[in-house]
Amino acid sequence: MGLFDRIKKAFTGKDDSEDKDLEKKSQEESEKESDQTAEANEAPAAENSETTPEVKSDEAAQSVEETPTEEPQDKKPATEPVKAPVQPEPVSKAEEVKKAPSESEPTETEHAEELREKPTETENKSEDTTVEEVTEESSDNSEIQEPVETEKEESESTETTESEAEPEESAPKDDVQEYDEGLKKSRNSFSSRLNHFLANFRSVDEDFFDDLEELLIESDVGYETAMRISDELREEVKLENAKKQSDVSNVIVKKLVDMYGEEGKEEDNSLKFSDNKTPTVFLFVGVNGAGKTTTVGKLAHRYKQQGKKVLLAAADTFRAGAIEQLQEWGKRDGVDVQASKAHTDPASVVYDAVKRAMEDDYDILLVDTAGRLQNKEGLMRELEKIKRVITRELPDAPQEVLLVLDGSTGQNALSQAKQFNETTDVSGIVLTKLDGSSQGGVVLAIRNELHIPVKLVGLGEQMDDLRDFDPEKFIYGLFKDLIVGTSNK
Ligand SMILES: Nc1nc2c(ncn2[C@@H]2O[C@H](COP(=O)(O)OP(=O)(O)OP(=O)(O)O)[C@@H](O)[C@H]2O)c(=O)[nH]1
Repeated sequence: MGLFDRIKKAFTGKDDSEDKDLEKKSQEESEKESDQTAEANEAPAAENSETTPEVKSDEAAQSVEETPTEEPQDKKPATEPVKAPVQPEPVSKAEEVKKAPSESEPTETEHAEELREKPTETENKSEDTTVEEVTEESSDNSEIQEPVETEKEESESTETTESEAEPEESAPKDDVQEYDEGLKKSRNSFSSRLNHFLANFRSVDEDFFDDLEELLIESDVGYETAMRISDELREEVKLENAKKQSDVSNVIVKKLVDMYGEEGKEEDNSLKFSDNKTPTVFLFVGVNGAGKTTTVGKLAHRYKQQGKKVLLAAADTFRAGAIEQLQEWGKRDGVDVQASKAHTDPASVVYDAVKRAMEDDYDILLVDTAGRLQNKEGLMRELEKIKRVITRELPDAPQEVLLVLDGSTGQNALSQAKQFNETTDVSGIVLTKLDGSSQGGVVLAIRNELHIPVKLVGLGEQMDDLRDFDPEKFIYGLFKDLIVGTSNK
């Protein structure tokens, strides 16, 4: 199962194929229902001829023929004998829909299980969507109006069950909500571009693919990714026989998400730690203002909370105020900071910090470096020197060289990553400022084109606004509306 279907299943309890099966099943059941209704109507009408005036039975029978599924609800007094045999059907189907997610859970990944537990709101929305989708279908074909009623009943039934579980909504924000809120701008930006693009959709021709490539590039998914998507779509669109806007949209998003899932199969997004008693060292690199110092501060807070002994090294001796900024974070987090005077050789600060970390049994040393422009060779060499100093003292360190990128810069972040990666062995990426940014699509380009794992994401300026990167939650946050089709933006 591709990432698209996994995410869809995790949040709605069903994937695309199941959606189609469910629609088909729903249609069949509704047809069966109307048969049963008609049969049942004939018998009780005759039995109850004493209590039910003849004219009414006729009306009911006639009405069943015309609008079978509305009959049980709208004509309750006259159709009571009719309704009895029909009633169990929608109830059991509603249960089936409700049960679907939990039945699938044992086969889901741990992530998906976690994800499933999350937003009850989302589930509601996704059920609503099923109604919308079916409604849309039914407007094309009057024969499939019946499922609309059935789905509505399911939806109502689901809402009732979930409103009973309402206390969950007042629980503290979880990761899914954080990603959801943090990526709202990116999501809305991509959705509105795609919707605008599809609004002008007439047919899948060369102009369509040109425009699509432009749209994807503007959405920061990267040039190569845009070209690949466009090429593969030529085939997919034909195969899937996409005629309607919704089909085309679905194929585009499915392709983007599945390609992202496929490219990340070998990717390890977790941070690496020392596997012996020596301190773990993380080295932070990146251009000015990307968020290095802030990320160091946030991470120090996390590890301090976990009971670890944390040391920070103020190796940004270049920018005025950088040492003080780190010392401020040290105070806030209650952790020690190794610092020297401004303009001291940063490598000597790092040397002192490594010695201290080893001698005083620190668990973690986080090294903040000066912002350097990736095209300035001198600064790059300085970074190499810092790395050498660390490795000479601790051969397994640094366990991570984390490139901090300002996620709100989109394509620029991608080109920085490319250049840094050429000169430094970057082991992972920290993508900051994704809150309030509309450039989340760059995550796709980073994976598809660079294959450097994103390990952390910054979703705000506060201590707690740093998350381990979770690709599935991220992709859900980025494409939620287009994957599960909710109207929640
Ligand atoms: N909204 C938001 N702001 C962030 C995030 N991370 C960092 N910032 C802000 O970005 C600005 C720059 O952050 P710094 O940590 O000083 O950046 P730096 O890379 O250390 O910069 P130099 O020291 O100049 O190299 C600060 O105002 C931070 O508060 C984030 O995830 N979200």
